[in-house]
Amino acid sequence: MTSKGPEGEHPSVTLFRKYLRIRTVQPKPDYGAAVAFLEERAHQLGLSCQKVEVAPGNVVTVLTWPGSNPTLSSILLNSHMDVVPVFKEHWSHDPFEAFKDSEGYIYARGAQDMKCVSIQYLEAVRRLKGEGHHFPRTIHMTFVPDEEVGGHQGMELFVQQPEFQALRAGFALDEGLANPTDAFTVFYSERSPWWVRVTSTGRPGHGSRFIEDTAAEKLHKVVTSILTFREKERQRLQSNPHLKEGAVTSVNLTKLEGGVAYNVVPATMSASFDFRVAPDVDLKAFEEQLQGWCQAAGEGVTFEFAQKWTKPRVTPTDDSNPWWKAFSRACKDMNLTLEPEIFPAATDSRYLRAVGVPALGFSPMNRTPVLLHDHDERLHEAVFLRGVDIYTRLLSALASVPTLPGDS
Ligand SMILES: CSCC[C@H](NC=O)C(=O)O
Ligand SMILES: [Zn+2]
Ligand SMILES: [Zn+2]
Repeated sequence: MTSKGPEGEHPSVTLFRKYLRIRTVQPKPDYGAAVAFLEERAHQLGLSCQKVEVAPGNVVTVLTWPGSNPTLSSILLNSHMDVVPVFKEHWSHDPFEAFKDSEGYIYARGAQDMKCVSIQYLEAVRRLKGEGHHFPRTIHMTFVPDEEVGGHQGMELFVQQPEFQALRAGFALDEGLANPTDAFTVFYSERSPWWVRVTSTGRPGHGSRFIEDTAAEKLHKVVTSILTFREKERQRLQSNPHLKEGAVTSVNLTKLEGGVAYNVVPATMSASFDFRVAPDVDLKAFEEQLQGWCQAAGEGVTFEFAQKWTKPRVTPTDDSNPWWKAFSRACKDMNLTLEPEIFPAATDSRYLRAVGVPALGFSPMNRTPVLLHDHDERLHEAVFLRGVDIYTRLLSALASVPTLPGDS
């Protein structure tokens, strides 16, 4: 047991709160301060620390605990450093103060997403190292920038670098979501983000006239087709208790643009949609469907992508996957109930899975409402500390997985 700090706070909690106070908030994250914090941790833990600048100002920090058998592939523990913006006026406490209330709830942007996990990895490694363990497999902790805006200047580039190849990752853990029940959710796949902008062009003219073939009426048709599809998917989810959110395709109309004046019929209007395509969907057929909706609306209706993920992957959750076997076995030994699901949004796991690294999304927060990206994002210190215990057991199991066919 680690001794408590001056105010009776567990030092892991103190460290967590320190990390939460670093303003790595989009769109101008202070990555410099976060990287300095991580370098200091590496120094304290006696771990090597590598910095890879994948894009100007965007550094991936890798802390490494070498295993005893360098021929084995490694365990990669990933977390992102950035957090999403806040609406300060809606918070009960300053989101960058990491205020802890009398019950033990820590309020901060990043408390769930996902600075908790970063510190839990570090503290689990600290504990295992302190207890004198030495596992066969190397453990790498990667701390990446840019996830909250898509990872295009972060993990997407990092997986293409020689420094990533040199890690020889055999398996990865990355973020998941809180679970309000006693169970823990674990994510084995993700939906593919498709951000689609539909542009409709038509005849302009005076707002008092019945103009034929306007941009607006054709856009309306596409919007109706897509929102009808949305309703179908919503019903499919609602009517089948076995389906979880990530198993169906969602879409939201998130932007409408166009027009200059009340009395001018515009020649162009556009609608933007955030699709999250379920991993079992035939993406070619789905794109043809989009094309079909646009064509059916009339001439001059086109679409373009702002995001288009086309490599959905599924990490097997049966005993054919030795990593799943070790992960689920360790959870069983701790009496944890797991709920395997498809992540409804996008995380950096998709880049890892796409280059062949099986990954599970797991943020050990049960009995906790899902508050990521929300006002008053918070986590109870006891849940946080239990997470450190959980990772301690998980890492022992994963870093001890015996030689696999892929290892050499
Ligand atoms: C499609 S890139 C954006 C990634 C973002 N990830 C976390 O919220 C998301 O909206 O899912
Ligand atoms: Zn996240
Ligand atoms: Zn997020």
